[in-house]
Amino acid sequence: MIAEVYIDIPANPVDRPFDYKIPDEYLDILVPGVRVKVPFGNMRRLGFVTAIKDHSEFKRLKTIESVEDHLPVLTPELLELGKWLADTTLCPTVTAFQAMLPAALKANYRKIVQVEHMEALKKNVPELANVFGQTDRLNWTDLLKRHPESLSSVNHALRKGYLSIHQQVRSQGSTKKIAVVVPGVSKVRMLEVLQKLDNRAKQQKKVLQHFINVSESASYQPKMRALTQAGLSKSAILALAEKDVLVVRRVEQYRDPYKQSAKQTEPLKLTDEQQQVLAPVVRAIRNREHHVYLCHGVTGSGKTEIYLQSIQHVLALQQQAIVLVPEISLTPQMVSRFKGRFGTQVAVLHSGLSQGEKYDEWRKIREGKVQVVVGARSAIFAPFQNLGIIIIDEEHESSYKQEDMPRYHTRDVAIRRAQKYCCPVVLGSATPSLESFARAQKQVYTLLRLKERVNHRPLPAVHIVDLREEMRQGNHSVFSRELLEKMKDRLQKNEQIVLFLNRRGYSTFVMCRSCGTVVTCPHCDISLTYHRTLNRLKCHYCGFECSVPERCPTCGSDAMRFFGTGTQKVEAELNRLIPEARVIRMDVDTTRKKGSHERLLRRFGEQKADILLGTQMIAKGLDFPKVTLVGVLAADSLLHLPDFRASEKTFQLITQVSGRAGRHDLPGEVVIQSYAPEHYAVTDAAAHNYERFYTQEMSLRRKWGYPPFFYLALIRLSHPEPAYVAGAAERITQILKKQLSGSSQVLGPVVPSVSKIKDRYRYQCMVKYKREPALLPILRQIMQHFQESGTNGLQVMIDMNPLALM
Ligand SMILES: Nc1ncnc2c1ncn2[C@@H]1O[C@H](COP(=O)(O)OP(=O)(O)OP(=O)(O)O)[C@@H](O)[C@H]1O
Ligand SMILES: [Zn+2]
Ligand SMILES: [Zn+2]
Repeated sequence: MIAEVYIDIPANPVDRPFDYKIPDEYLDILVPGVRVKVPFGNMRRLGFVTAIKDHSEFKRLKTIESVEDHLPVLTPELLELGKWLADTTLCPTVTAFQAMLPAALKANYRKIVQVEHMEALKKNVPELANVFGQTDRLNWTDLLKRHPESLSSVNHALRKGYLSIHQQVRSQGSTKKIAVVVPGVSKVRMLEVLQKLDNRAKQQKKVLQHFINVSESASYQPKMRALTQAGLSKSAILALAEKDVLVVRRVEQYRDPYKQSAKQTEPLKLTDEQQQVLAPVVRAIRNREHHVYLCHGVTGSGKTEIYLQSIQHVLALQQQAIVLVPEISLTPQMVSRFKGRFGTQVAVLHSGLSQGEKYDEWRKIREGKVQVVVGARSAIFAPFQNLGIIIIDEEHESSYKQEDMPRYHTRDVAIRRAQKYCCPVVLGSATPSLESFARAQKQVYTLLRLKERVNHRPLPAVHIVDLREEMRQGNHSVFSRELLEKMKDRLQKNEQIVLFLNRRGYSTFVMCRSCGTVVTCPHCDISLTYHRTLNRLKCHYCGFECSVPERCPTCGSDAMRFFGTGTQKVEAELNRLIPEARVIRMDVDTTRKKGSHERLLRRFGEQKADILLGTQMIAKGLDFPKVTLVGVLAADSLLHLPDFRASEKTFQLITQVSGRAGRHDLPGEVVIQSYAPEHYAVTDAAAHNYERFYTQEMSLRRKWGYPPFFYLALIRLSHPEPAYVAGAAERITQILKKQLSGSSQVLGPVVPSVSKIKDRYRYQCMVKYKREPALLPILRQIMQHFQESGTNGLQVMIDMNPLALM
């Protein structure tokens, strides 16, 4: 029998299946979806079996060396999905396969240098023979790290054949084992041993006494760690194990990062509005109908309860559910709402978990031990085989688009999978993306609405403050007088405040006051950001770091000043203006450590602080009863980004942040500070008027020919030589113009707003189209033709439906 295998080298020339012979002993276990180790060229690689057949058109086939999985890591449905992803996003098939698996299953390749002729090596390259010493094989990376000077003699020895190089593959994915201790003999026998023990063996006696006292039930199986923590000696335990009185066993354990059990919750009695939204979804679940619902519900309208109750119907039918939540709203608060309802049936997948933890959660899904997964973007690939619903919360979030290969949008993958399983997709948001809302208007999706907050709680009253006017009045603080006054008022009433500062466009940079020079990265076209904790400047693209220059690199003046407002600066100002306020600052700096995000939120929830000050990461999902005031410090900092979605993002952000106020009994208030208070994104958000914003924004998108009226495809090139990349960009633009139909537009080539990253110059062109069936094949050809290998080659990046245009 023959297996078709995709080799895990993500490159276009090998993006096809290769035939291998299946050894007899593997005939039973080798099925599509398992990973195999195969010889490839002069290497050993891991590959994915995609099909099995009885003959091949090729004559001399190599043989599969080993099979890595007992249970296929990819189900037939996921194999098919992977090929579809590769086709539609223009990436190598194996890249798509890998994207669907936890990182722990990525193969680990090690290069080994093997001595073939020790005698010859000793005679001709003695210094190298010394490096090897007693062994005849060394790890390539170790060798070069410890003896960098030996590279040329290694090359020489390789050419002469004294040495050879091998690839070693190790597929990872270790399970975690822990040591537990159980009695090896009966209680009576333990008592006998206890009496016979030498009096000096105090520690052993103590251990035995413990087991005699506690081991009433047969299931007593304490962890070694727990015993030693309780003061028992490990060497004493091991000594008793030596005598077979105790047995130390290693048992497999799932790492469970959310083991603190959530409080069990019962389904709430739905409001009339909630019931009307839930009913059609439940009908689709029962009738096994594929359908996409867009649930547009204002903040605090109880969307999550609807998700929970639809899942309950899915579980009753022995089916499974995927719930996607943006990474930043995947807080313990969010997770516990699902765990509280469905307990151990829930697996959680997000980037905060270690590789091992993620792998364990994934295995629970693969092995059918859980029925619900709650996770960020990549959880859409959860290997369930009987899906009953896919829910995408905050569907407008840009983090649902993956920016690396495969450049997919989670919504598209969700719809593709749901079509296969004939099940509904529910997209939920208080601020749907224009794309989704437009599809709902055209009845491609079904619109479901929640116009009111639960229990008729009012949406918060919103005040817009004109920052230009504040300036004119001589107030140069980041706080307007109105916001400051309201903050003081809340502090007096013992209520809580959330302050939001947009990080994008508001990081701190260093500028010369005399000539206006901004300190930029020498490798990238971007200004360096000042980090106060390190007192250094840093590039957010390539990681370049330097100290703050004392003199201007252009004019030599010493008037170098910091500009912009970071969260640290706002915190300092808060301390000055309201010294009695207790502030929690949440930004990339304070949440770097694992678990710190949760810790800070918990402290705020326990009212150990009055003010939560943060960036994007506090905009969503938070539900704290005591929060009655939300301040948006600079609402329009996003408006000026060179991005046609700038208004949409501004509207979404203001709406979401405002939604954190007054979600419970106490009414909420919002203060929005802005330099463009008359902009419709600001005024419509303040008026809670999504439809008006939608209409206005759609008319502009139509006028300029942007999505959702047109589709976009972005082609971006980079190369160390500016002239070279410009030439290639020009040729590609010409090819596209010639080959595409007249109804499409080819824009460019242009230099993007960030013109250089890591010493590579960038160029891009864009295709705007409505219907262009030939586009994907043409782009694939361009990619194959222009993409060069190596670090100095031309890189071609293609993004169908790009979100980031910079
Ligand atoms: N039927 C109900 N009866 C009583 N309380 C409810 C009901 N449904 C939801 N709630 C409560 O109302 C609050 C808001 O609900 P939820 O967080 O689900 O809203 P949401 O629409 O997801 O909000 P957002 O989009 O702002 O995150 C929660 O505290 C929730 O427990
Ligand atoms: Zn840089
Ligand atoms: Zn200067």
